[in-house]
Amino acid sequence: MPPFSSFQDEIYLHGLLTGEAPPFGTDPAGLEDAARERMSPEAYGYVAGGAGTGATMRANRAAFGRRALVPRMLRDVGVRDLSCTLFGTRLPAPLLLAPVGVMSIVHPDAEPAAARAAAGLGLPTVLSTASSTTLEEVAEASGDGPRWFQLYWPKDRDVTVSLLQRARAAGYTALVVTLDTWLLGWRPRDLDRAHLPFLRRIGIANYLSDPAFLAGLAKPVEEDPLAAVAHWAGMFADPTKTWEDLAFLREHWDGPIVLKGVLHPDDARRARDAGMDGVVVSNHGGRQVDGAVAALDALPAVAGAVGEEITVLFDSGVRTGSDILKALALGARAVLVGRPYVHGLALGGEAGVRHVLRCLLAEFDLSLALTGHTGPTGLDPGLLAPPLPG
Ligand SMILES: Cc1cc2nc3c(=O)[nH]c(=O)nc-3n(C[C@H](O)[C@H](O)[C@H](O)COP(=O)(O)O)c2cc1C
Ligand SMILES: O=C(O)C(=O)c1ccccc1
Repeated sequence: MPPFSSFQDEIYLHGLLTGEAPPFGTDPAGLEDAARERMSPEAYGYVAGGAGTGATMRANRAAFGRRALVPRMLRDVGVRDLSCTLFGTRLPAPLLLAPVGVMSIVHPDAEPAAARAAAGLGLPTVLSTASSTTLEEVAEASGDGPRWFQLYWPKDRDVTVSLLQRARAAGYTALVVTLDTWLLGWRPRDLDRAHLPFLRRIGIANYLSDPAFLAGLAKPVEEDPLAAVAHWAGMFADPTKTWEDLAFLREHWDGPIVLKGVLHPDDARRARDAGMDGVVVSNHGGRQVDGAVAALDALPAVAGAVGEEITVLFDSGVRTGSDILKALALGARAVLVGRPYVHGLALGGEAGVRHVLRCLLAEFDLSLALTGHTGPTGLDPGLLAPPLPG
């Protein structure tokens, strides 16, 4: 397992000793600005965009801003161990790549590059159903690296079962089922540019390579590509699903199942009661419901309700190592990041993603040490000052 406590040395001391700056910037906002210049306006709009007025996206960041760490002194933090265990697997740090579809719009190396960067650090990739490359190609790119599969649960049972079988066969161990995107949110940036990548067949590679999906087409894709997209749009998701339907997934997936997009403690209890193994407290990075609660504000109640029984993960708004610390202190066992690594991908492919992940880990390591902690386990809200109003 890579010794993550050496990240500080690698990134900062190397630069300070040699006078060489890191290959990319280390400030997340600066990285986003630089990435923006490398992306088409449509791609940047798609990645950066939030639902509606962007209120929830801003709330996600504001919720981190309202919480403050209270460092503790003289606690021997000379040796740190960032590792954690999720579903029986030891991971080098409590950090995962959130599922992000259609990555080829930001860089031709797309999901395989991100998966290689994550695997090189031993961090799990959560691959989106809507990836621009097939799940088998991404599995190959991640080699021995841990990988989970995110399911956009299709209407069609045969396609669902086929995707699950393929994911299992390709070595994905956990299933992340996204519950907050049966319908795509109201996203003015995409609407105004009439830009949705999947309508240009980007992000549907897993369907176009799926025998059960192809069996539902009247004509081969090459003969009628628009019909293939229309068929995809019609079966992509099923907003009639209810808690009872989860039994179907439990039956067809024998590994851990995690529900992504849970924000209410009662929904977390229902997940537990349905035999699910975990939840991701998430509002999809503010991309779905404008005005939805900030994910960080929803975390303590969910962790309080089920955190002892199932695994509580978190995403939406994590930008720095100290953000990771705050989410763990509020009850998350690990966090996922979305947009930050997409910015890295846009800037430098695999190397850019690796850079972003290493910066997050280095700053997380420093934040742990400087607040008086040697690892991610056992952190609690005592690490935080009472939340500031507003
Ligand atoms: C461009 C983009 C595409 C996304 N695609 C998916 C997806 O295919 N499946 C999914 O469950 N979540 C998807 N998400 C949501 C992320 O998994 C994650 O919840 C979100 O990005 C976290 O917020 P953050 O970007 O502030 O870190 C996407 C997010 C972005 C920015
Ligand atoms: O854009 C998204 O947030 C997202 O989750 C998605 C949905 C469908 C296809 C690709 C990405």
